[in-house]
Amino acid sequence: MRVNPVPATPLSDAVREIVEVGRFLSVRNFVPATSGNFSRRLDARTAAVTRSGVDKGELVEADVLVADLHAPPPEGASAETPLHLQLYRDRPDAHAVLHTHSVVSALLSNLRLAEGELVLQGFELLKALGDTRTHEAAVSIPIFPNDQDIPRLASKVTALLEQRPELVAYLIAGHGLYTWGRSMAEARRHVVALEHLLTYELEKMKVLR
Ligand SMILES: CSC[C@@H](O)[C@@H](O)C(=O)COP(=O)(O)O
Ligand SMILES: [Zn+2]
Repeated sequence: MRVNPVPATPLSDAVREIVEVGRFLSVRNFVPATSGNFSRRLDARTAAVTRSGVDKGELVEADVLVADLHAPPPEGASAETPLHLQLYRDRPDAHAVLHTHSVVSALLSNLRLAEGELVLQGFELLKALGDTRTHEAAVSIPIFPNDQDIPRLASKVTALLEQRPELVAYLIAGHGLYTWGRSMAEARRHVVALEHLLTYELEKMKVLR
């Protein structure tokens, strides 16, 4: 069987997309302080990833580093680079990965950690996620306990992704959201849609309490 090669993206395009998405997410308060990190696949073996410890709303070209998907992260790259590289290895159709730290993602993931996942259902905005076609779909967002050992967390995520090809995102409790897409535009759409969907869930909890 013929396998389609992964199309290559020039580094300059990846840098522009990463800088732009950083500004977009920062003005919406999704990446406070120096939180969050972003990446863009370049080809089958490499991805561009943000530098660690910088304000993601003020990224410049030098804050984007090139990582080999099968090697240790480059010096200075995001502390969470293993979570990005793992996604590109596990999901050949993932071309962009976005990690955000919004209030609602940190709070709701803490409140619902014991359930291990959030199941989103009944909302029209679900159709902004992946190939979801109806508000009646049940979209699961797994919740992992937070862990400062990022390679250990990455191996837990890999184990789950292997069994759950339909996933488009996961939460880390008290920490934030990871989502990805077949393009930067799709990954960004997922962040925005999920922010609203998580807010609906949090508001529902208040009303039903
Ligand atoms: C500023 S606290 C957030 C960090 O600990 C981390 O979770 C994060 O999202 C950003 O880390 P970074 O190494 O800058 O990519
Ligand atoms: Zn983080």
